[in-house]
This record gives sequence, structure tokens and C-alpha cells, in this order.
Amino acid sequence: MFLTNIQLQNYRNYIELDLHTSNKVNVFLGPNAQGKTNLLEAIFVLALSKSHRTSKDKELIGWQSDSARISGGVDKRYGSIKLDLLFSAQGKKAKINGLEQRKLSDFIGSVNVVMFAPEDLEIVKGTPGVRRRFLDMEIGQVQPGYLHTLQQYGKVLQQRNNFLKASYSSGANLTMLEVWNMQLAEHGVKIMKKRKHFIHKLQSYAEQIHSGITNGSETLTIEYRPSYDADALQDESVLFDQFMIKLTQVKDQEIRRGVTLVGPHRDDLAFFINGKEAQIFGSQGQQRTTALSLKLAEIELINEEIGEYPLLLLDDVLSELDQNRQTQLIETFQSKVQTFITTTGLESVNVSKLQDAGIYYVQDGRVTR
Ligand SMILES: Nc1ncnc2c1ncn2[C@@H]1O[C@H](COP(=O)(O)OP(=O)(O)OP(=O)(O)O)[C@@H](O)[C@H]1O
Repeated sequence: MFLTNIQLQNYRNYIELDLHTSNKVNVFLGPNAQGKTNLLEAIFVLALSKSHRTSKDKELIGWQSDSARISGGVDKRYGSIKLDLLFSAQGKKAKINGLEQRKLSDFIGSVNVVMFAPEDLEIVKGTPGVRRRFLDMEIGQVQPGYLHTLQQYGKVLQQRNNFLKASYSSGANLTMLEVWNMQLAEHGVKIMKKRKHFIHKLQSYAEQIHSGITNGSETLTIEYRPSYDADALQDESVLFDQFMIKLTQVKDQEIRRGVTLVGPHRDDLAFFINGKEAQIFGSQGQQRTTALSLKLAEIELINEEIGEYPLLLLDDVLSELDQNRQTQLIETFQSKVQTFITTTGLESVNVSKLQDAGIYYVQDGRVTR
């Protein structure tokens, strides 16, 4: 799929932008703080309806305005579509071909993207929350139903936590807890099964890619770590029973602490290079290569799931990769993936490898080709 054009109105530091893009590589060049990342972010938001940098939509609206708009034309396998996303104090509205979508999950995934940015190192190095967010964003793109389940789980979790907190101080009747437990387990096992399935597929692509980048010297493996000892490939009813038993085991502890201690909100995943955990033993370079392998694996995975390659967004990362990794990256995307790159200078980019690139200069929220 290709993003053929993008329009912005009062989006961050863009008052008005109308840009036609190249189907191959697009390089956004310019000094710091001019709007390069904002532009990549806008493409990301068009795909997922939320930013990779902030959970607060109102930060996306230009300071001088009270609403922002992102529109884009996308060429897909089966034809072209027009996407519109409007942010205002009333929330966000999403349209496909001019038709407002009642549920955002019907809009998400109309265009697919994979973003690789310096902060992705945190997927390997950071807290479990960063890894869960990575999982949720990626699974949600190819299976919008997943986000709905996640939302339902989140609501039950919050209500259950409120109940746990209140019951400790008031000594309330705990039979209600059984009801929350059933609902938590019902949504929870669906999430766990989808995560397990996704990680399994991601692993097979990432292992191959990582081996290629490291000339066969490193084997990358990914392990799903659910919040309790559960075999997530099990039948859903078995998983449900295991979940309920676990909740019974931790009941007293949960009431004392006023929080839910088991469930996918406490899941994690771990990365191993040649059998050693990358988060603990990996060098900075190995951790970065692991994050890169994951992102390149996602490209293949999305293609497998939906039959089209996503857009690749590379935010200020080429300069951090050595020539070998840059070449590997460029060769992977060049022929099949529309790519958007930001950089402060072309000297850090292996431009000789780029074919038919559109080079754009970004200054103070304006873009010139
Ligand atoms: N809501 C907003 N309204 C107006 N301007 C904003 C808003 N949010 C951020 N900005 C401005 O956008 C600019 C940052 O843009 P961006 O992050 O895209 O920079 P960049 O060109 O990628 O720079 P770098 O090379 O340093 O990463 C800053 O000047 C910032 O003040």
C-alpha cells in the first residue's frame, strides 16, 4: 500500500500542508525542531488514530487552534481510499471516503505502518509496560477486534480494582468479586491467546532477519511471559479455568493490596541473544539490532496477515546504524515498502543505495521538494 498524499491543518507546528509523496523512499531533511518527526507522527496517527509519542490527543492540536485535521489518500490492493481524522475538544472523528466511522476500531488499520524510532530501544531495555504497548499496537493494527477486547478488559480491571480497594476498607460482601473474576478471565484469556500467537509468528521472522543482520553470529529468540504460569496455547476453556484458579490463590493478597495481581495487564516478553537475555546482558548495539529485527519482522508479519506491505517510518534512526545495518535495512524495504525517513543531514544516510527517493526540506512547519 502507498500513501499518495497527506494534508494537515493545525497539526502541531503545521498550519496547512498539502504534500504528494513518492511511492518509494521519502526523505524529510532539515535542522532540529522544524517538524520532521511531527510529519511522521501524523502518518502514524492516520494509521492508528493515536500518537506513538503521547497519549494526550490535545497535544497534537496546533497551539493557535482548537482543532486539527489529518487527511490522506491511500492506494491499496483493491483500490484507493481517502482517510480523515479530526481532533477537537469534543474528541476525535474518523472518516473513510467521507463516511464517519462510529467505532474507531473500524478506522484503525485502514493504512498500516511500522515505525522505527530511537525510543524503540526501550522495547528491549525498558519496563514491561513498554513491551505490552508494543504488542498491543502491533496486534491491534492487523486485528482491530483485539483493541475492542483490550478496552473491555481495561474497564473490568478498573472496576475490579475499585471494588478491591473499597472492600478492604469496608469489609464488603465478596461474592461480587466472583462476577468480576469471570469477566476478567473471559476477556483476559482472549488477549493472552492473541499475544501468544503474535509472538510466535514474530519470532520466526525476527530470528531470520536478526541472523541476516549479524551475519549468522546471533540467534534471537522471543519468549512470552504471562503474569502467571499459563500455557497460552491451551484451549480457551482450560486457560479460563487456570485464570480463575490463580485469582482464587491470590485473593487475600489482592484484597490487602487493593489491586489485581494476575492477568494480561501484567504480561511481559523477553528477548534472548544466543540464549542470554538481551535486556540484562545485551550490549547497546545488540539491543538496537534486536529492536530493528523486531520492526523488520513486523513488516513481514503485516504482509502475511493482510496481503500488503505496510508503510515504514524511520524517525532519525539511520544515522545510529552502522553501514552494514543501514544496507540491510535499505535492501529490505527498497523494492517493496514505501518508506519515510527523517534526518538532519544526508551525510549520515547511505544515499547511494536509495533509488527514486523524494527528498523534501522541512523548515518551520513547511515542506518543499
Ligand atoms: N501542538 C503543537 N503546536 C505547535 N507547535 C508544536 C506543537 N507540538 C510541538 N510543536 C513544535 O514542533 C517542533 C518540533 O517538531 P519535531 O519534533 O517534528 O522536530 P524535528 O524536525 O523532528 O526535530 P529533531 O531533528 O530535533 O527531531 C517544536 O518546535 C515544537 O515546539
